[in-house]
Parts: sequence; C-alpha cells; structure tokens
Amino acid sequence: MSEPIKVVVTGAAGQIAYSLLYMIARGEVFGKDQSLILHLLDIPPMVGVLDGVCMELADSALPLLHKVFPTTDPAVAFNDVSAAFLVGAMPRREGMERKDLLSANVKIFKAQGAAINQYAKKDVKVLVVGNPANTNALICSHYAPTIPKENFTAMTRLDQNRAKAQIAAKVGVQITDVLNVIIWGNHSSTQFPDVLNGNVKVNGVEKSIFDAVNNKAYLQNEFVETVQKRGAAVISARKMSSAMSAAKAACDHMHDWWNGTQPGNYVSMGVISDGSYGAPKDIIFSFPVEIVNKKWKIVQGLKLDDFANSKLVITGKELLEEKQEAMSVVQD
Ligand SMILES: NC(=O)c1ccc[n+]([C@@H]2O[C@H](COP(=O)([O-])OP(=O)(O)OC[C@H]3O[C@@H](n4cnc5c(N)ncnc54)[C@H](O)[C@@H]3O)[C@@H](O)[C@H]2O)c1
Ligand SMILES: O=C(O)C[C@H](O)C(=O)O
Repeated sequence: MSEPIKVVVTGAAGQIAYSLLYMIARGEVFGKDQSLILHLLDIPPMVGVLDGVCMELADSALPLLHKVFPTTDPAVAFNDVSAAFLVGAMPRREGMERKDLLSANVKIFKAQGAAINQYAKKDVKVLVVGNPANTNALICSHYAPTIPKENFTAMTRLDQNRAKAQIAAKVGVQITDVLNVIIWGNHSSTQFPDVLNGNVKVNGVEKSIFDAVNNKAYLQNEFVETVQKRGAAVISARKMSSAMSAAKAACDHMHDWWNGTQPGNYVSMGVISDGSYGAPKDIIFSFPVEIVNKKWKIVQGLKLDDFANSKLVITGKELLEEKQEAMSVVQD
C-alpha cells in the first residue's frame, strides 16, 4: 500500500459528492493500492449533513480510507492536496442555461483558486465540475498563478460518456465498442459532440462511426442535440441535475489523468486552449487529449469538416463571452 495522498472534494454534502466520495474511496480513481486522506469541504449551513456523510464513509469500512477531514475552511480543505474535485456550486434548475449560474458561482472559484494557490501542492490536479465548468476553471486558474495552467481542467467527460452511449444504442453494440467520440468546446448547449474521427467495433470489425450509423442527418442533428441537451432532459425528469453519472464521469476524468490513456484512445477534457483547431486561445475549451505520465496533450491532426468547424466557432464564441462576463463579476 502506498503512502496516503490527500484529495479534496468540495460540495461534499451535495448530491454529486454522495456518489463520488464512495467511488474515490473504493479506489476507482487513484487505484486499489493507493490509500487516501479525504478532505471534505462544504459551507457552514451544511455541517450537519457533512457529519452524516462522514458517518456513512466510516460505516462503509473502506480499507483505502486512511482519514476523513470535514471542514468549512478552505485553508484546511486545500492543504497539501494532490487532487481536487471542485464540485461545490449551485446547480441549475429547469429552464436555465448553465451560464445563468455564472454570477453566483464564479466567485466561489475565485476564492478557491486563491486557496489552492496558497495551500495545495504545486502539482495539484484540479477538476472543475461546478457549472459553468469551463469558465469556473479559467477563473480558478487565474487566481492560482503559482500553479501551472495545465493543472486546471473542466469536466466534459459526462458529455463524452453520453455521446458514446447514444452511438452504442444506435449501432447496437456495447459501450466499450465505441471509440474516440470527441466533445469540443463548452460544457453547455453549444458543445459539439463529434463522431467524425470515431470508430465502432461491430462483430469484432472496426469501422468509422459514420459508416456504421450510415445516417448523416441523424449524426448532424438528432445526435448532436440529444447530447447538447441531455443535462436539461435529466433535470426535467429528475427535478434535480445529474448526479450519479456526473460522479462517474468525474472519476473517469481524474482516473485517466492520473493513470494515463491507452495509445490511440482519446478522452475529452476542458483544458487551457493553445489555439489548436482554430479555437480561441486562453479559454478552457474541451479538446480530445491523450495522457502520458500525468500530462495531457491535445491530439493534433484530426479531420474537421465545414460543419464541424462552424460548430467550433459557435462554442468558442460563447466561451469568450463567458470569460468576459466572469472577469467583470470577479473584478467587482
Ligand atoms: N460538468 C458537469 O458535467 C456537471 C454535471 C453535473 C452537475 N454539474 C454541476 O455540479 C455542481 C454541483 O451539483 P450538485 O448536484 O452536487 O449540487 P448540490 O446542490 O446537490 O450540491 C452542491 C454542494 O455545494 C456546496 N457549496 C456551495 N458553495 C460552496 C462553497 N463555496 N464551498 C464548498 N461547497 C459549497 C453546497 O452547500 C452543496 O452541498 C452544480 O454546479 C452542477 O450544475 C456539473
Ligand atoms: O445540466 C446541468 O445543469 C447539470 C450538468 O451540467 C449536466 O450536464 O448534467
């Protein structure tokens, strides 16, 4: 068993954390031999609920769980952490877009960026889940200038998982048979779920998703819209936003960042843009990445047609607008 690492989960009394904490503490992210010290951050009104979560973690008798520290103090929560799951933020309700949360949530990420800067390990890996995730991650990084920008990422893995599930159902294969579906841009209704470079295994034979589905109109319309609007569909059905699937996606994201991706297998992450594929620079934009030695790299040289390029322009523009609005909120 390796020395324990410290991992923080914010919004630890909330609904995503309720699934996420169990998965992390089971070893599904950092490995079955990696013991953990969990730091659980929430706000003062949630202290009672947080206590209940701690009781349940204890009662789960999890062998990897060395210690659990519930706290409402960011200085304690971020102290010496190697990985941070930033979940704590207000969720949207029916009829809202995620960017409607910007003015309420972005200040949380300003404060937490500053705390990460001061207290976390300098190689901390930060995953922002709280919405609007891309712009919150950008703000968090902005207020943590001593930590490399590459260490701040936003979650679009849920969108990738949703897109894979749609294709698997359409073609009639298992989820593991669908490869390299990409989410470009913002975790919002302008995101572009793209199958142009993806493959699917049908009866053991790999072919392009385009050929396997053989329905361009579906791939450019219904498929794209279903993935773009899946979060809203879950809210409409559950009256609460996605939680179990969001927790699973957060685990997938951090697992692959920590352990690396298989050669030739891309995953989508919101990362600081270097302008690849014509995306605006210096925003957190979802790209396909490959990960080696805990470092992600944007996959280069993928084909994009005119339809795809037009979608990337739309989502990039939205992220620039969000950046501008967020900056004016935090500078108030
Ligand atoms: N990126 C994604 O794919 C994705 C998916 C699902 C949900 N989300 C977002 O994740 C966020 C959390 O969702 P949820 O369903 O768990 O919400 P929730 O309301 O159940 O839980 C949020 C928790 O965060 C806490 N919190 C609020 N401010 C905090 C702060 N400053 N510090 C620490 N904790 C704080 C709240 O007290 C609450 O316990 C929302 O913004 C939601 O929109 C993102
Ligand atoms: O849709 C939401 O507001 C929650 C989350 O971002 C999701 O995609 O399910």
